Amino acid sequence: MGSPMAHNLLKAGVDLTVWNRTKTKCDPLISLGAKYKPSPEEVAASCDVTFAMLADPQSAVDVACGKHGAANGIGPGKGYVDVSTVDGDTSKLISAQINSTGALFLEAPVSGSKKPAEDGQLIFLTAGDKALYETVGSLLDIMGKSKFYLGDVGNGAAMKLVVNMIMGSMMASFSEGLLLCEKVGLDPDVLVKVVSQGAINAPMYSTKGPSMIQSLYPTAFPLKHQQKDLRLALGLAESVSQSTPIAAAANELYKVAKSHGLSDQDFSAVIEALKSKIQHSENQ
Ligand SMILES: NC(=O)C1=CN([C@@H]2O[C@H](COP(=O)(O)OP(=O)(O)OC[C@H]3O[C@@H](n4cnc5c(N)ncnc54)[C@H](OP(=O)(O)O)[C@@H]3O)[C@@H](O)[C@H]2O)C=CC1
Ligand SMILES: O=CCCC(=O)O
Repeated sequence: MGSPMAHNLLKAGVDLTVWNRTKTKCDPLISLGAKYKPSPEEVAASCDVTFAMLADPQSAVDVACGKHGAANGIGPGKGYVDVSTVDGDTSKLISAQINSTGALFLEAPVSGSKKPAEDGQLIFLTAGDKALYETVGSLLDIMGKSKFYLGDVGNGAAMKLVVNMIMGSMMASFSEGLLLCEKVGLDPDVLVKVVSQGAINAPMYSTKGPSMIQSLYPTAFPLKHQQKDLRLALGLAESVSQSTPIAAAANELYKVAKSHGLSDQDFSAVIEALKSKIQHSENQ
């Protein structure tokens, strides 16, 4: 996600400096004109605004607050925008560390996957320092089609987790439908067409359905991240004693899929967890 977002900033003429743990992934951006610094600390020290797009809470904290993390290089007059999907507590921890240096913090997780990231069509769910939201508005507009400002740090993270909780359950339910269709002798390709014309139409069904029917899961949103988001959403629900049995059941399916080596496949590979071969081995 970070690469296509950075690519769009470069294309728009933004003066860009990049860092990634695996440096080779920066090379295409460097060849297009991005500068490179060897640590998050040095990126933050040399830029007015630093964007972070990391895998999960642990990596987001490491890159912001760890040794050679961004907080060591940032300070007054600068801003840190974390666009990773994390939980509110993680975001608050990072915010406190960044704010303690005199810099501003904005959480801005995104809705939309690889293609919207490439097309500059993401949806930003932001919260935190309003002044930074206003400063980076034009950059968010380059990478996205809309942006929401939701108030205090934690609200953007919570909104993102609720959205992805719904999405994870939808995909699990769609998977059940595709397999049931096939089992009763109906053509699942026709199901995809029927669904696409009715009230439950969602772009992800028509985009991912045809490849799911062929047991192909080209990665846009890695399954391990969908399971991470369900896990974090269940924690959010528990924190307010909200019952979420559908999401809890879906989470179990993603865990089964992960245990069968599907972590780096697209999250639509959750359908494999419902196939009888896997179910059989789980029951042994
Ligand atoms: N893919 C999607 O459709 C969407 C993803 N998201 C969210 O965006 C974030 C990134 O997703 P995505 O790009 O798909 O994920 P990837 O797994 O492709 O990328 C994860 C990034 O995090 C880095 N990273 C992982 N662990 C560490 C660590 N310990 N220290 C430093 N860097 C680390 C990776 O570095 P390296 O290259 O070295 O491995 C890589 O740059 C996640 O939070 C995800 O939930 C949000 C919306 C859509
Ligand atoms: O976090 C990933 C979201 C993927 C999407 O919105 O299509």
